[in-house]
Amino acid sequence: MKQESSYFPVFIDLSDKKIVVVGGGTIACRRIKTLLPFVECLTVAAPVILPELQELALSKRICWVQERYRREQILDADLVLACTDDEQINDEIYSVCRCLGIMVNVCSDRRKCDFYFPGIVKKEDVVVGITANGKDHKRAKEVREKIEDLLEEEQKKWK
Ligand SMILES: C[C@@]1(CC(=O)O)c2cc3[nH]c(cc4nc(cc5[nH]c(cc(n2)[C@H]1CCC(=O)O)[C@@](C)(CC(=O)O)[C@@H]5CCC(=O)O)C(CC(=O)O)=C4CCC(=O)O)c(CCC(=O)O)c3CC(=O)O
Ligand SMILES: NC(=O)C1=CN([C@@H]2O[C@H](COP(=O)(O)OP(=O)(O)OC[C@H]3O[C@@H](n4cnc5c(N)ncnc54)[C@H](O)[C@@H]3O)[C@@H](O)[C@H]2O)C=CC1
Repeated sequence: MKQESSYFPVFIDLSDKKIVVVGGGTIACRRIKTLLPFVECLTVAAPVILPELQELALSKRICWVQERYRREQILDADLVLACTDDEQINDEIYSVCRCLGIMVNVCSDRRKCDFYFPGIVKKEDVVVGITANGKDHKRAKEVREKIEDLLEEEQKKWK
């Protein structure tokens, strides 16, 4: 982040974008589950992934590249999430993406995020994305939970 201004929310068509998530642990899994309703296809590159992700790979909801990070995995990506627990690897992914103009989010370092991963509430066609501008993920979560309840009530009036 270069200045103190807030990040602007955009709603992007991800259906034909190539998204690569490097790493298949807790953070990757949470973010993949958030992304799935919005994407056709998503690639996960990691030697080991959580059982929940293995199931998604078996049902072909995600494509699992079962190997450690290599730059070839991300060269043609539109969007990359660096979610490994190896900070050096996450940094390397960040550098490659910046070099190639690929939008990147590094989960271990808020300074290395072209975009923050938002909390999301989706009820039918209404989608709300929440950020605390990279400063407070706990507050983002609290607000997401409140909006979730609010929209659930609203939704009852939509029928
Ligand atoms: C800045 C940001 C950058 C980015 O995009 O990666 C970032 C960074 C970091 N988060 C960390 C930790 C955790 N983050 C969560 C959860 C969420 N984190 C999310 C977003 C963001 N996290 C980005 C913007 C934040 C903003 O808007 O201000 C959400 C909104 C979206 C999502 O990740 O799905 C989601 C809640 C949404 C929801 O529930 O809907 C939990 C789990 C929990 O809270 O239950 C933990 C473990 C806490 C624990 O277990 O103690 C750490 C490690 C250091 C630390 O622990 O502080 C860093 C690194 C750092 O801060 O440098
Ligand atoms: N932004 C956020 O919300 C949060 C970020 N963090 C940060 O995120 C990192 C990851 O956290 P978790 O998902 O909980 O870790 P985890 O240990 O559950 O998962 C790490 C994953 O990275 C993979 N991995 C390791 N080296 C790799 C390589 N060279 N190539 C490909 N994949 C590789 C592993 O196979 C595993 O799937 C933490 O180290 C921490 O810095 C932690 C909590 C929340």
